[in-house]
Amino acid sequence: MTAIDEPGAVADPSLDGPAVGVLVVAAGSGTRLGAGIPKAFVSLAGSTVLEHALAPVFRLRDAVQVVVVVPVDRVGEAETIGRRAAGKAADHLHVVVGGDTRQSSVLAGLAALWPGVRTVLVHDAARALTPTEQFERVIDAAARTGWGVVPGLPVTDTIKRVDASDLVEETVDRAALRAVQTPQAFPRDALVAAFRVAEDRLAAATDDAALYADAGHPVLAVEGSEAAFKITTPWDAQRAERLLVERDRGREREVGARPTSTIRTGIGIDVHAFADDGELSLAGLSWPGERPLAGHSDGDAVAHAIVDALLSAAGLGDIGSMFGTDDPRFAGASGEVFLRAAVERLHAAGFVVVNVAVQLVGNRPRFAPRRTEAEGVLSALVHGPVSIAATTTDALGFTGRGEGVTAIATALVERC
Ligand SMILES: Nc1ccn([C@@H]2O[C@H](COP(=O)(O)OP(=O)(O)OP(=O)(O)O)[C@@H](O)[C@H]2O)c(=O)n1
Ligand SMILES: C[C@](O)(CO)[C@H](O)COP(=O)(O)O
Repeated sequence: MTAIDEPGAVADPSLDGPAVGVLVVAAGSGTRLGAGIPKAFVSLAGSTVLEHALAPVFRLRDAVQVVVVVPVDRVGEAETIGRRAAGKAADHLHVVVGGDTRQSSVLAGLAALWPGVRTVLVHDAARALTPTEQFERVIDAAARTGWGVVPGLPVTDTIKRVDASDLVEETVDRAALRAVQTPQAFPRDALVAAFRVAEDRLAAATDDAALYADAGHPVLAVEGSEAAFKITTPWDAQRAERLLVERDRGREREVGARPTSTIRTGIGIDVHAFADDGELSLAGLSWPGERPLAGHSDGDAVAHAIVDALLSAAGLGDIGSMFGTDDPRFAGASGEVFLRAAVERLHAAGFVVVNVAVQLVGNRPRFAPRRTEAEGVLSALVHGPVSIAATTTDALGFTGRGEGVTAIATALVERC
């Protein structure tokens, strides 16, 4: 039995509920974006991709049921994001867990539709800048024709068909081609039936309309929009961020508000207790003769605080979500390993480091004599200036009793 044979996971609160349901599939991992977290949860211009994707859905003329499909470990976060985007329409929003493929995620979404829904729109969260007008256009065309509807754009490049050795066979007439986007609209029952096909056919379909057309139903192409491009690579994310910032600036000019910045600030704190054996690693340096810090890794509180500050600034989670706090691969790993990986991830997400400032709190080691050395090492690792201040707490608290150290870091990053 497939997911769509099962009874709807969500009860229809009223038979007069919305006739249109919008599935927003957001359960992909975003491998090609390389941000290290699922693409829908990456931050663009201060909000997640998912929040940007949901905003136009909740601006639709008529009420719709909205089903958001997310990875299993993101349900709570998606509910928070969804409620924020939905405002007063929050009771029309459902978050469900997706699958390993886009098709299985669509199936999970279909299973959560209210019985009253007659027309279903399937939309990629990755097409986060799709305007509300595109949704309206697709809904109107589906209502007018009763057909499947896909938005698409004429193809602007010359298209060649090549053989298995990349030898050009022919130039394809592009006048009849459309680069197809989402949301795609379908009569609900016919779409559900169209998804009841063999696994290999399901896996081969790159959009929902392909399955729907295979089942013998007509599909109409309507006008798409440039803004509905799919955020797939870091370059796409940068383009989306730029467009969002420009859009916000336009709105701010209209209302006379301050412009949105591409600069982001982040904070990170790390605390480690002193251990008895070994050598101290701190701020990217080895400190022979000083008591080491305890930890699953090398206990470099300064490096770890910087990692958290960088990831928090870029909206990429934190050191625990990136590396796992007890992953055996990182047992004893140096702070440098974490810093290099975090900076790589930052760059992949289109950010550069503007600067990092660290406050170290502890009695030992005496930091001032090696401050310049540590700042040099850490600045090279993060590709931006790092400054470190050190202080004690006048014998107060655990650092004052000499039991360990605390490091607090702030980071400024810029999306470029
Ligand atoms: N198992 C999956 C795979 C994809 N999607 C969604 O389908 C849309 C289109 O997929 P794509 O942009 O290719 O996303 P990813 O699969 O996340 O990207 P990649 O192939 O780079 O990993 C996205 O909104 C994505 O979240 C999904 O819900 N469940
Ligand atoms: C559904 C879709 O957005 C239509 O263009 C697209 O096919 C999904 O993206 P993918 O890269 O093929 O997963």
